[in-house]
Amino acid sequence: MSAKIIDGKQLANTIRQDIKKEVEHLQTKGVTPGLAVILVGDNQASRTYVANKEKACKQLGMKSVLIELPATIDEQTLLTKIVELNNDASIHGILVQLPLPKHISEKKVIETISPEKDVDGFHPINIGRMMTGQDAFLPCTPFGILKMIQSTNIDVTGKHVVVIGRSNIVGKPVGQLFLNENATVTYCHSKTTDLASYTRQADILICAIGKAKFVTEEYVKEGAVVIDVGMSRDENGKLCGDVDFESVQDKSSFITPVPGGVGPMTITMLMYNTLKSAAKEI
Ligand SMILES: Nc1nc(=O)c2c([nH]1)NC[C@@H]1CN(c3ccc(C(=O)N[C@@H](CCC(=O)O)C(=O)O)cc3)C=[N+]21
Repeated sequence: MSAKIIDGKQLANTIRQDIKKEVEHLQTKGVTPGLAVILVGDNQASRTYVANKEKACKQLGMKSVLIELPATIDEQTLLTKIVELNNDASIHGILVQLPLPKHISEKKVIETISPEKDVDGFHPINIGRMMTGQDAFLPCTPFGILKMIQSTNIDVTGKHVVVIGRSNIVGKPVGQLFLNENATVTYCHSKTTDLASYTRQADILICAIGKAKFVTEEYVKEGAVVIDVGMSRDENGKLCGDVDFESVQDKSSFITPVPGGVGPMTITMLMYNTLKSAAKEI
């Protein structure tokens, strides 16, 4: 079997058209959704993501504010800046780009962002709301992955979803999200013994490991859906994911590419969350 590619870029564009219409509707009511992005320090990868977010905001008619702070900034100054944005009525979403320099507590930063403006869905209040099935800001990458699966028309109910990776921003919440959709979820990670024995049982395999081309065809069941959350560089410096695309492509039914897969969907769901936050005003 040769896999169908889930084109994240194309799906992102389709969803963005709907978001754009909603933004225009809000504007007729006098509300322009506003997203503030805080970038601490200088890092090329972070810069690319931030530039993509700014571009998406412009494209959708949202206000975007970029706050660049030096890596040497003290924690208190950053927290004060966040509180300022919490109190700024023109800002509906606040994103502090992670990771942060070591002298700054990510926990304190995340917990200072108002849960009502936490468009990343990283605040414990939003995580708790998601876990208990309440209305919440869903974390953008897991949310984007769910949208990608839904775009294939596969019913997730009763399917075995295997997640490799247990980070707070992808692995853990993506499993929870699929559990909420009535999937059976297995978490694997770096300490899992005999990883392939689990991943070969997956109807949907979500790879959020952070190791270039780690997942080869031996890890995949014939006909599985394979989602690649990785963002690495291969031996030639080319952008690649956690999945060895060439090896896995013929065994899976659907597969996501890198680039052009999960990445553009992450940004789109961030836009969606910002819109949702702004829509609460009317
Ligand atoms: N508070 C916070 N929220 C985040 O959402 C967050 C973060 N911190 N820190 C870093 C990660 C990473 N991330 C990406 C988003 C889009 C692409 C993306 O659009 N990638 C493009 C290509 C990028 C390229 O060409 O380099 C693609 O896959 O096609 C990638 C990575 C958001 N993150």
